[in-house]
Amino acid sequence: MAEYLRLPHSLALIRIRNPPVNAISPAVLYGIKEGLQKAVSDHTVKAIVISGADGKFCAGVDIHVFSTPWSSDTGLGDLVDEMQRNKKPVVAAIEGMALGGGLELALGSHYRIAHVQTETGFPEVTLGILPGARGTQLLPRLIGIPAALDLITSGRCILAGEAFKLGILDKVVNSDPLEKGIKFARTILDQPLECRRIMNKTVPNVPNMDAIFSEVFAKVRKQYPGYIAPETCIRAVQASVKHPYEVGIKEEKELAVYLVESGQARALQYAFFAERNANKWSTPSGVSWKTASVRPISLVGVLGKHVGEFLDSPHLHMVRAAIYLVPSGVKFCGKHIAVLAPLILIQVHELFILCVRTGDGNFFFFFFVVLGPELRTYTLSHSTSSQLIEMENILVPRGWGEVVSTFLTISNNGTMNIHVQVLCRHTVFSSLRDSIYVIYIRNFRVSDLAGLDVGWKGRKGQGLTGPALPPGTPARKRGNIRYCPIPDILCESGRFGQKTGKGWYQYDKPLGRIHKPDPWLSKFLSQYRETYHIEPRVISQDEILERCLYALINEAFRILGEGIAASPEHIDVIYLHGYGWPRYRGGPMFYASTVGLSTILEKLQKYYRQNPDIPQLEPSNYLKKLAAHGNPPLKEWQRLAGTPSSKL
Ligand SMILES: CCC/C=C/C(=O)SCCNC(=O)CCNC(=O)[C@H](O)C(C)(C)COP(=O)([O-])OP(=O)([O-])OC[C@H]1O[C@@H](n2cnc3c(N)ncnc32)[C@H](O)[C@@H]1OP(=O)([O-])[O-]
Repeated sequence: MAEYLRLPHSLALIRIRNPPVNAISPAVLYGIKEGLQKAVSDHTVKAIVISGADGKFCAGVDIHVFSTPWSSDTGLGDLVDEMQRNKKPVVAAIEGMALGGGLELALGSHYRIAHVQTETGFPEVTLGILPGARGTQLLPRLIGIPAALDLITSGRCILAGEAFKLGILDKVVNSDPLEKGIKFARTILDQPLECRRIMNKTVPNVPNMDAIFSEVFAKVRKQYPGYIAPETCIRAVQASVKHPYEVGIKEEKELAVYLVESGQARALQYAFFAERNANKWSTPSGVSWKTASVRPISLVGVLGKHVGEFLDSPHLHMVRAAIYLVPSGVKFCGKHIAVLAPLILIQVHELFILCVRTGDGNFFFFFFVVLGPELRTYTLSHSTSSQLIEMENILVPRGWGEVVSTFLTISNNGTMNIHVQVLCRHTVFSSLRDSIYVIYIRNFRVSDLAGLDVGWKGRKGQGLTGPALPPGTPARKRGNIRYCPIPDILCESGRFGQKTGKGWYQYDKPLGRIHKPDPWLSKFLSQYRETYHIEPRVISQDEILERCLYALINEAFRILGEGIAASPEHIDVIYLHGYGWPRYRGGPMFYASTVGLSTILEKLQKYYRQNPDIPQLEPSNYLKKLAAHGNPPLKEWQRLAGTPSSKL
């Protein structure tokens, strides 16, 4: 809702109140409109101040409403125009944040005064939509095309100081912006408003406008491959240059509706809430992220080549350092490796996952943190490419390390031959229609980076290959289960990956980073097929997608059914942050819900019938239970299939 207050000195105050972040719901919108009408019809009111309760101006439109019919026409844009056209001056007194629709409300105001700590921006693009309540038409008029394009296509939020320099804010204050706003409003009661209406301005002209747009199109295509929102945002901004305001806002609306109704918007908004829900974990004993206290760690073992670069040596390092635990979401300098707090509080040998995202939007290694009094080893991820790292924290039970580290491997084992095919048909792969394939291809790169001999050693230890393998074991079977010996053969040929200059790919030199497909592999595969009498066949794109992905999804259902993961959202967040799953596809569980559970079940049944020696293709009981309900929404899964006893 929004409160209306009559203030002394001919002023009225409209205050948005919708905890926790004063998001714009239908009730809030109605409240602001009603307040505006009251102020207009009260002839004793000469100016209006708009603010947000509890130190937060407004975090934008309530994201929940984008899955309701209201989203196709919120009426927020009309309200923004109504504010601009208002005959009485409107002053936005901004504190905390003015994001998305919140910033659009501020742009609809004639003056904007903000506290120095305020964050402003248009994060819509990260939710798969665009600032569709006049944002794409007003911001370019106010700050020019290059700066507007930057903010709208990146979704980045900026502090008040930068917003002031860009011309978004009129004043930045160190004290209560409401107090300052009220004071200021008293000084502008009779000032003309024409020049304060952004809609009346023309977009500042720059000589090379076409080149600027072409460059930004190329940049976002490279930076956000597969995402439709960034390019659509550019088109909307282009409309502000091409058309007068009244036409531009119509084009903005059409583009906004196209995005709101897209599957990508649904996936990205799902990811937004999934991340927040995943961080709310707690153990059956009541420990949660919130109740965990922060404690320093003094001894850390760091594994990994990238960490090596950071520490000057490519191998294992024991680092004595003061390492401070930080709350989730806090940005911290890459030099301070941080570990999640709760792992200290819970009993020994608990395993956790660190999901790490670099500040520049790249996903980098996440690994497991193992803690125990004897085993003082932490495997940490580290990105050398960024100074800022954000972390997600997810609770997983003891033993999960094994499960997760083999999560992909498990699903890969069943589909290794297919993966190798995909790798050899690199050109085909790059034309495949879905970038989810990327994570499979990335697997080969990651294996090369980690060293193929690592897995080889593990398999030798398990007696799957090497001297412990009983004589007479068929090369492609272990018991009744199909086995793919190709990675072992690669290792036997000295192809350990990047460190030896060849693995799944060939590299410019040992330890080199420049990779390219290796004709050796194709030749080797032909010989391999001949040796084992494998009839070559064309594997369709659909089959590749289904066998790779559905095996993985099947495994995720098994994990859910065993109570190892707390919810489907947890699994998705792990994939988004750990495996580089394309965010606009939501995560494997969300993806499954969009494909349809019965479709996935049928396909798995088909592939399992054809390949009974690949257990990963045998549909899990949990999937079967759920599919019996048709295609229930993801939120209903655990209620319908029953919540297994938690292993957390
Ligand atoms: C025509 C359309 C044009 C306009 C489009 C828009 O405006 S699109 C919108 C453009 N705006 C954005 O994209 C802003 C998105 N939001 C953010 O970036 C951050 O939440 C933050 C910076 C506002 C606060 O960060 P923080 O680390 O301090 O806190 P936190 O992140 O944990 O959130 C606290 C709680 O608030 C909830 N919640 C938050 N925002 C919204 C929302 N808009 N809606 C609903 N809920 C929202 C959040 O789910 C959580 O709820 P929970 O779990 O407690 O039940």
